[in-house]
Amino acid sequence: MGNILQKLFSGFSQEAKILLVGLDAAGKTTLLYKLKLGEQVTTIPTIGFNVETVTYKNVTFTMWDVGGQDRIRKLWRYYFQGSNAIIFVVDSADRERMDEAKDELAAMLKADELKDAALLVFANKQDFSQAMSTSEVMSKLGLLDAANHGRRVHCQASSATTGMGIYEGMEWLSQTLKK
Ligand SMILES: Nc1nc2c(ncn2[C@@H]2O[C@H](COP(=O)(O)OP(=O)(O)OP(=O)(O)O)[C@@H](O)[C@H]2O)c(=O)[nH]1
Ligand SMILES: [Mg+2]
Repeated sequence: MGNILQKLFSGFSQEAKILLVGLDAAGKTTLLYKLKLGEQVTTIPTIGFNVETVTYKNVTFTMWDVGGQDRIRKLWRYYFQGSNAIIFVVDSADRERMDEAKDELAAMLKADELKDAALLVFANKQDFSQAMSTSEVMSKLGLLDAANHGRRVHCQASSATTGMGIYEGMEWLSQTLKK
């Protein structure tokens, strides 16, 4: 009986731990607070982390936004354990650092703790005219490779400042994690 009730209940609400990472200045903190507060906040580079819960379509996401500066990226791994999904944010206008983003992502995806985690990539800063398209970002980050290895992967065009694409990304995440 308890089991049935539990199953019924989990059909209505669910919790997920989300790891929000990416290179410095990609827009992680801006995205987190756009989701949480519905407004654009002024950010400073994150040293350490921010954590917020956001409920979307009956899924309560606990989102860990970890600083992306080079010298503190080695701390990401302390947040891996128990993550149901990774949100990897890239600055789509920063062509010079796509290789660096690719390497950081590839290194992270090797971690055993993240082997079942879904991967949502926000191809962020689409409001810049020079921003790369999602298909370009996907190929530059080697996302087809990750998908070919059986990972649930999705790339969503976004602008964390205007809010464009953010809910579409969360929609994919909530549908994917409910399965
Ligand atoms: N034009 C534009 N600017 C953005 C967008 N997203 C973030 N920014 C700006 O980019 C800068 C860095 O954003 P943050 O959210 O602090 O970046 P972060 O990824 O949290 O950086 P770290 O904390 O250092 O890892 C800020 O000036 C933001 O306003 C976007 O979609 N478009
Ligand atoms: Mg930040």
